[in-house]
Amino acid sequence: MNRIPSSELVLNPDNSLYHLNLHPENIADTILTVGDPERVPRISKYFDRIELKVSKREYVTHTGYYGGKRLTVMSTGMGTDNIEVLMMELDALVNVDLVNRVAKPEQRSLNIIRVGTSGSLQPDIKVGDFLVSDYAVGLDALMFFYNLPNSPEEQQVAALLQEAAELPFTPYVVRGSQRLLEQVGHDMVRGNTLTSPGFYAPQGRRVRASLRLPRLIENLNQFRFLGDRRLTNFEMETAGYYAMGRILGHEVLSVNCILANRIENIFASNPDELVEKMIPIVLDRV
Ligand SMILES: O=P(O)(O)O[C@H]1O[C@H](CO)[C@@H](O)[C@H]1O
Ligand SMILES: O=c1cc[nH]c(=O)[nH]1
Repeated sequence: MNRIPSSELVLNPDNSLYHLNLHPENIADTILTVGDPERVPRISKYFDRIELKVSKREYVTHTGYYGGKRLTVMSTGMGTDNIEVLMMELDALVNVDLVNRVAKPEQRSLNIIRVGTSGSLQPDIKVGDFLVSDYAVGLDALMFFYNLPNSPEEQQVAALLQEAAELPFTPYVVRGSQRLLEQVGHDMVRGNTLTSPGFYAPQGRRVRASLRLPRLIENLNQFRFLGDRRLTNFEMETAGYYAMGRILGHEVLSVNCILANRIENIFASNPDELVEKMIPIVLDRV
């Protein structure tokens, strides 16, 4: 079996993973992820017992028990570049023999649920709604570096969207875990999420800099695919999760608390309160 060099999979002097600072025994099979490091204690405060707290850079990890079930909650910071590091290192924790530096013969699959925030692209999806992402569309460049297995439908949607939204690149389209979607999001708004490589121009926001794609929001709002499916919301990580989950063999779902309505030009005045309502709902279902 091929030995993975120490320059490719980097460990700290205590043999923890380079960025996450974690050992294999530190994580549960079900992991809730959040962007904001301050959201980690807002979730783990519901745990009956916390067995581990570790942090490095934007990666803050708490592992503990909720209703008898072992759970990990981790922060990632913003953007799919952070999700690539997270997913590769989580996968290494469960699927690489870190002592002998070889892939384990049996692959383990994690359940990873993003508990995030998002901006709606449709007038009927309101601030305060909870939305689960069925398909995700990546507007970032991460998948130019991996071989993402795509269905013919996903490839077709990517090509149609490139044309309809006048994008100077081909986006990637990838579906999330249907099992987790039913388990966690059965009564939430079912949406299709755009993952942008930024909060401002890549989500059509204009402050001082002029936009290269001034019709972005209008084009995305009107796009229909695979029957009458719509694009519903903007955020900055989901497509990276879904793509890396598919590549590495993990189940991934993105749950979004809607904080903005970009068609009605509204942003929540109480974002923390809205997110707070979503946390126990997700915890009870994972
Ligand atoms: O609230 P989180 O989980 O960070 O998610 C959203 O909020 C951030 C932008 O404000 C981006 O990370 C976006 O994806
Ligand atoms: O509009 C929004 C709100 C939250 N997060 C985003 O990325 N965009």
